[in-house]
Amino acid sequence: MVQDDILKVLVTEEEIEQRCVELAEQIEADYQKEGTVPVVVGLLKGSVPFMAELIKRFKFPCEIDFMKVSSYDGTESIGDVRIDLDMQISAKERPILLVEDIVDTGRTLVEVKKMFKNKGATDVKIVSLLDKPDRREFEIEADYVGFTVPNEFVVGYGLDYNQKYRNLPFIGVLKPEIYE
Ligand SMILES: O=P(O)(O)OC[C@H]1O[C@H](OP(=O)(O)OP(=O)(O)O)[C@H](O)[C@@H]1O
Ligand code: HPA
Ligand SMILES: [Mg+2]
Repeated sequence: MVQDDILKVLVTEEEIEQRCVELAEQIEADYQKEGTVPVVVGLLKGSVPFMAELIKRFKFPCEIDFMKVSSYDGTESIGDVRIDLDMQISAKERPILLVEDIVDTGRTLVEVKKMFKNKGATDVKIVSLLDKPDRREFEIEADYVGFTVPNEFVVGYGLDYNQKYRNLPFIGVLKPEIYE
């Protein structure tokens, strides 16, 4: 069982669900005030479980789309973001709500936000399930954050280690022997 590889649970499924209710209310209030219909864009693959949990609570009109970007080649930065899979809806003159699983060094979101501005998006907001501020190298803050986590490698609820553990329903830290 994948659960057996977990050293400790940092955020439970119930805590994530409850936080999604609060985040959805906050996001809804902001978009209702602006009177705009955002394109909610999930960054694959990590955002999928969080995005599903969040958007089903939105009562305002929105469109959804996905894209996959890489800002690393292995552990080496490729400088810019590379688009592996682009979205279908045009971002031109649209407000964008980016959905992420984690803001770590900040490299991915700095580049993606820049890219959306270049595409002519009118506004780019970010909602991230997790924030790991101790690792930040690039100046960026999400507009909405689920939970702040310590400087540990976390998995679950979309977050992977070598593509595994995304299906765990909670956020946890792996046992050290899994890395060895
Ligand atoms: O703030 P950063 O240092 O840029 O790190 C955060 C990004 O890294 C991970 O993506 P990954 O490339 O592993 O893709 P994945 O979502 O498919 O796991 C994570 O999902 C974020 O997108
Ligand atoms: O802590 C993390 N876990 C999984 N993927 C990640 N990508 C950046 N940080 C992390
Ligand atoms: Mg990953």
